[in-house]
Amino acid sequence: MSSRIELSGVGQVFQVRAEGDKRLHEFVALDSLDLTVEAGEFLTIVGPSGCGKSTVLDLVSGLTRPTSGRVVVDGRVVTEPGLDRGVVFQQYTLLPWRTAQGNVEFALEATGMKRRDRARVAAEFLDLVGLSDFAQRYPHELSGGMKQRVAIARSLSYQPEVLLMDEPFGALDAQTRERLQEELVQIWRRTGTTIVFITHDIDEAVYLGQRVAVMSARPGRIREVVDIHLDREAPDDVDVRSTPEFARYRHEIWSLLRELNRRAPLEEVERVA
Ligand SMILES: Nc1ncnc2c1ncn2[C@@H]1O[C@H](COP(=O)(O)OP(=O)(O)OP(=O)(O)O)[C@@H](O)[C@H]1O
Repeated sequence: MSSRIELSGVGQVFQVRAEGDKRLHEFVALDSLDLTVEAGEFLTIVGPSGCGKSTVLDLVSGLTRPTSGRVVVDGRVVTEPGLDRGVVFQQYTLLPWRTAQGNVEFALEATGMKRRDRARVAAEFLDLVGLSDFAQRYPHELSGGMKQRVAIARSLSYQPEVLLMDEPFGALDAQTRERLQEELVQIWRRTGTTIVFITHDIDEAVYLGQRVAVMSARPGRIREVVDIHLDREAPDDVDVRSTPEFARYRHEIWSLLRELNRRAPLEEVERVA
């Protein structure tokens, strides 16, 4: 199951207080942002710090509403969060008093699924992320990578049409991160879910995305969308990340980001924010 996502002319303005000034000022986080994600597509988003990546994800998830423009998922304007859209954040958001199995079941309770079915479906999705043997462990008994696997299983368990991921692997060590990236591609192939994935890591963006959207800051807009054509069916022993094509994509996106960072120095973005 998958859905098309369309953001058209999206603007997001926040009211912020500048340093030493009690009055509220308007801060334009996004301005006339247009982006389409096709049903079943895996799109990654990169951009300078503070350019509005999380804001875009919040709008698609329905956690916030845009100041202007429209966010449409599967032909319907997004007005609130819904079970058609799952979200995975960087920080592990598991309930500490529930086991891995219990955490996945908790998400299924919201769907009204019967208790016995919840147990079966939770077990299926823990299996999908390779955690069958850890189903009865509590979050504090799991590694960071395992906790993120539970979070992914939980978000996939109610079979959302769209999976929104905000730097989900940002807190993990490099090896665990690569392994989860590979697993996520497999899961995406199996489920066909539309995935929007935010990252600061250019390699991660190129490895995962069929397209990489590069955002500019102040105001946040889509600067360019780069199509990625990598051999995703390559055998296990082929290191896709070391191929010349991969290096070319990495360099293309690196150059775009470098140019954007030159234009909007980080200190300026953060001072105004
Ligand atoms: N609720 C809010 N109120 C005021 N300003 C906000 C709010 N949410 C976000 N902002 C500002 O909007 C801008 C975009 O924030 P956002 O978190 O979307 O950026 P980002 O690209 O995800 O950042 P990072 O890469 O550093 O995680 C930032 O300048 C931020 O300070």
